[in-house]
Amino acid sequence: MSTDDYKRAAAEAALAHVQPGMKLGLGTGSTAALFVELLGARVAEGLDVVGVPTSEATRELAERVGVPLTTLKDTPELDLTVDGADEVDPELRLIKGGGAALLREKIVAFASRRMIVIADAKKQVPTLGAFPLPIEVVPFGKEATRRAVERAAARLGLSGKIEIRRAEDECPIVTDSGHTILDGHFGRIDRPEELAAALSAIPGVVEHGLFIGLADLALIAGPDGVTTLEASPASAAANARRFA
Ligand SMILES: O=C[C@H](O)[C@H](O)[C@H](O)COP(=O)(O)O
Repeated sequence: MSTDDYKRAAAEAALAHVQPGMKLGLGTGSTAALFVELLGARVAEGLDVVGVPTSEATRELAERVGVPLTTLKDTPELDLTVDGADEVDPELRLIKGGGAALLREKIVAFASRRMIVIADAKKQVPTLGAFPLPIEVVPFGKEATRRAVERAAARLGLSGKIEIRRAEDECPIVTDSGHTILDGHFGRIDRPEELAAALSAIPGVVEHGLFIGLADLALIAGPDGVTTLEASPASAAANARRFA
């Protein structure tokens, strides 16, 4: 089976968690796109759900395949978000943002009672950081912000280039919310919570791609089938407290 087959298997497994009437967060990326397509087929068969897309690309896809959409303005609390990831560690901490959608993805995941991550087995890692960490920053002062990120990372013993993500024409890419992306090539992030706090404290950093304490379940598809990883009871309880 190919990587795409595994992505599809994970997306299919996530469909089993979708109940009629649910308000869904719809993730971004190639794996989440397969979920949205499969969901569209179920909607065509009569499944009644509504979704909030995490990017313009997902909005366009959802419209094309017929998934009814809403917004966080009209539907500020969601039942379930299904999204992909660039890396998943054993504690269900994630790196996301390879497709530059991390800001809306995190807002939507945070507004959801549950988040299910769908991925092929290559995304499963013992320690986060081999995938460059996306950091969304305001374009104003981006070089100063980049240097501040570099210094914050160095204080945590992290080295490696921090680069402005550029398109093929060499211009900085622009996210759906009009921001710039920095990619931190740290190699290994041993203390993601500390890095997350340090990044969040830097003016100009809008959001970072460390998703900690958000995922409740990961459905990881590989040669042995789909494996289900669950968040620790403590993490699940912290997630639930968001709505208490
Ligand atoms: O910004 C993009 C997202 O975080 C994606 O969910 C992530 O990059 C995984 O994408 P894919 O399923 O294409 O590997």
